[in-house]
Amino acid sequence: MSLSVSNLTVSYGSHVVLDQLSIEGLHRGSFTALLGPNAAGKSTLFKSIAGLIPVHSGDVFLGDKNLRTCAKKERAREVIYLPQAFYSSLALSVFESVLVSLKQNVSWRVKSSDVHQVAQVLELLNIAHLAEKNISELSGGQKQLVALARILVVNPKIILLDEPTSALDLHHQLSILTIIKKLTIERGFITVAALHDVNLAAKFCGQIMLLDKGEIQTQGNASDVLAMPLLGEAYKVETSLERSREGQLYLDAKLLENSNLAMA
Ligand SMILES: Nc1ncnc2c1ncn2[C@@H]1O[C@H](COP(=O)(O)OP(=O)(O)OP(=O)(O)O)[C@@H](O)[C@H]1O
Repeated sequence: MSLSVSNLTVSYGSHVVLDQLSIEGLHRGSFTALLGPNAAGKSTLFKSIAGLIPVHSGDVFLGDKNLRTCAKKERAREVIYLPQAFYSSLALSVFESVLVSLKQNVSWRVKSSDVHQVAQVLELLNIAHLAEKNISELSGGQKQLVALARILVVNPKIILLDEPTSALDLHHQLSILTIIKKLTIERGFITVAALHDVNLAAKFCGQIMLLDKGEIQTQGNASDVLAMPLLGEAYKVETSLERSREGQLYLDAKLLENSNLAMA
């Protein structure tokens, strides 16, 4: 079973953000990085796949099921989107927040197996010690881990992560991406993460997609994409490919001469 997108067009008013965008089959157990400059449309693509914003045309398939036409509740169980900003009632405890996520779109009755599942995911992410804290008491990085726990507890087929490491320190960036990769393989998720760190993307994701100018410019093996001039062109930087002593490829980048330093 794989996720594919065909000819997806999405606009905000007259501003066309995704223009007949297509994605080739992303298989279960695959961890793909979505790269692209600021405002390229990464969040818009995720929200369209998750059915959270209206789409002008195009289709999103999970196997032979068209997610665009299936029931809202069913789609919500198949696809989960982790937005950049944390959204959960600040009055809830960490445990309650994850439990609420688990019970969304299913029967409201809380069973002992639900409680066990929540405890398990908190332990998996090393945040069990925060279980009784209120969300309002957490740091930005802790909130990001809780947001991830809220997704993992649902056990969906497709996980769309919008900059899941943006609030995390170096240790937690590496540990969270390691956990996501491991669970993706073990549980057969189709995981896509929008990342700004190209080298983290290459380190953890087998596949990279580059979104620019409303389309997926390239989709392929991480080391192949890293070597493409397209990447530097999209980010308007000069790139050079290096290899670490461990044999890991990494991209070095510098601004082009006469670069415009303002945000586009
Ligand atoms: N609700 C909205 N209404 C109008 N325009 C929007 C809306 N959301 C996003 N946009 C515009 O759509 C474009 C793509 O935004 P999007 O957030 O999808 O980009 P992104 O690639 O995720 O950006 P970043 O890397 O900066 O988070 C931007 O020009 C943005 O201003």
